[in-house]
Formats: sequence, C-alpha cells, structure tokens
Amino acid sequence: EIPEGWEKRTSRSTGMVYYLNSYTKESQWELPTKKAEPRADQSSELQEVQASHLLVKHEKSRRPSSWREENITRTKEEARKILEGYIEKIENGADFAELASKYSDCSSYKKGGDLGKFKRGMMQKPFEDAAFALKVNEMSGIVDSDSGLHIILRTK
Ligand SMILES: N=C(N)NCCC[C@H](NC(=O)[C@@H]1CCC/C1=C/[C@H](COP(=O)(O)O)NC=O)C(N)=O
Repeated sequence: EIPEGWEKRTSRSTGMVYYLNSYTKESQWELPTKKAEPRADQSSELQEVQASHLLVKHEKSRRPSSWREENITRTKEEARKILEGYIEKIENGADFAELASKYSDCSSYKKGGDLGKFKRGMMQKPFEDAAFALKVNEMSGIVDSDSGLHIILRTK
C-alpha cells in the first residue's frame, strides 16, 4: 500500500518502479514510508519565492542549446545521471551557486543560478510547484520541465 500523496511510476528508460511525491514532484526509488504532506508554504499565503536552479538540458528540451553547448544532444537519462552527480557533490558540501555557474544550461549561470523573485504563474508549472513546496534554503530533487531537468535551491 502506497502512502497518500505519492504516485507509483515506472521509469521509461529502465522499467524500474519509482515513487513521485505529488506535492514536491520529487521522485525516489524506495517505497515511501509516510504520506506526502503539502507544505504550509504551498497555501495561497506564499505569494513569492526566490530561487536558484541548475538546469541540465537534453535532446527533448524546448530549446536544446545553451551558452555551454550550441547543440545539446544528450538524452534525458544522461541528463538525469549528470544531475544526480551534482546532487551528490552538493550533499557532500559543494557550493550550489558555484556548480550552477559552471554547469547550468540556463543564462542564470551568470548569477550562480539565481532567477530572482517570482510569483506563481511565471515559471513552468512543474518548476513552480517544486519551488513553492521548498522551505527557504531547501533543495529540490530532480524536477522535469520543458526546459530540461533541474535542481532548485529556494533562497528566499
Ligand atoms: N523570471 C525570470 N527570471 N525569467 C523568465 C522565466 C520564464 C520561464 N522560464 C522557465 O520556466 C524556465 C524553467 C524555470 C526557469 C526557466 C529558465 C529558462 C530555461 O531555459 P529555456 O528553456 O528558456 O531555454 N530560461 C529562461 O527563461 C517560462 N515561463 O518559460
């Protein structure tokens, strides 16, 4: 029995089952042990957040090009592996802004990934939902938008 708020998914590339937190859009391999909670922040009272992101684009990105690479051809699964590597580095103490400034496929790399303050309705929905579900200084899991795969750090 899957706890409330989680969706059981099958990875298109590996066929492995994983679980998606329907609030934060984070995914995990292991069966969740407790129900997913919407965060208090997710209520309407949180009007605006500030966040940084590290974007890794792939061949199916809406604009498969960036300052780093004219023509991005990596697959979505390769992009996922790359991001998992950055998550590991950050969990081991690497600086989010420094990695974003080196590796993010978004023009916000110039500002360590900072996107400034934004309200609901400005960013693509999956990105917005994940950002508004984070606490300040909390980092998301891998978030999938039409731009590519992201990790998000909420800063305000
Ligand atoms: N307000 C700020 N700072 N800029 C406007 C953002 C517009 C917004 N952008 C996004 O949703 C993507 C995903 C999250 C960040 C973001 C950045 C994209 C990613 O790169 P691209 O797919 O465009 O090549 N680059 C810029 O827009 C949108 N509604 O399309």
